[in-house]
Amino acid sequence: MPDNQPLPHLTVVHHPLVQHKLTIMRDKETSTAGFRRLLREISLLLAYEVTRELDMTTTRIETPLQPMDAPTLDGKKLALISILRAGNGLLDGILELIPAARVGFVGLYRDPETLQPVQYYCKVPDHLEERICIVVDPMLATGNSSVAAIDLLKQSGARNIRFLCLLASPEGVARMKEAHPDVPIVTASLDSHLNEHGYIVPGLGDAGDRMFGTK
Ligand SMILES: O=P(O)(O)OC[C@H]1O[C@H](OP(=O)(O)OP(=O)(O)O)[C@H](O)[C@@H]1O
Ligand SMILES: O=c1cc[nH]c(=O)[nH]1
Ligand SMILES: [Mg+2]
Repeated sequence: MPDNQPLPHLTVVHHPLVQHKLTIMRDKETSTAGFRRLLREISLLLAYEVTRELDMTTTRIETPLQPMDAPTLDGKKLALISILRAGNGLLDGILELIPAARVGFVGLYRDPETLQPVQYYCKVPDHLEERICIVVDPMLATGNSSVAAIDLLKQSGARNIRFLCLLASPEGVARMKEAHPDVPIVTASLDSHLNEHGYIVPGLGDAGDRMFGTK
């Protein structure tokens, strides 16, 4: 896709490095430490895609040879919003790439019976209406958590939002399209379906548990 085209509703990043790392993450034999390291590495590659059409401007600089109007990111400030806990596995790497970004957290866990998100925390930067918000969470399963987090951001004024995840289900993508058709999704894989417990199949299990070694 040309760099300055608007992101479509769904982008699946088929890059070989992403797919290779994702396969190792899916493997149940991969250790907690390995899983965390790979998630950080993939986050850098996915960040490249989710930011590919940010507005650019130029800044006058002098190279050792001559003056130059050189490209820089335009003024719109970025906010990275992590859906706790597992979102932090994507957040850390992206923050290294975009260290000036503001950071917000939405704490949600999914009730295992109802599959509805339960909110326990919310702290987001001011003036979200002026910012591009990149919401990060490795898993888009039913879509209930991402829809709830984006509802909260919109209530706080956010208008320009995109969602970055590692795995998406067809059900989650459809739910997001229905609730937030203005929010493009970037993911490393669109998996097959959800199982009866709302887990993505083939998936990688519970991302938070695999990141932190909990059960
Ligand atoms: O699309 P959904 O059906 O809502 O499921 C996805 C959510 O489930 C996981 O979080 P979880 O509830 O396990 O919390 P955790 O990050 O604390 O482990 C995941 O990180 C998403 O936030
Ligand atoms: O497959 C899934 C679904 C929800 N949350 C996860 O961590 N994994
Ligand atoms: Mg979890």
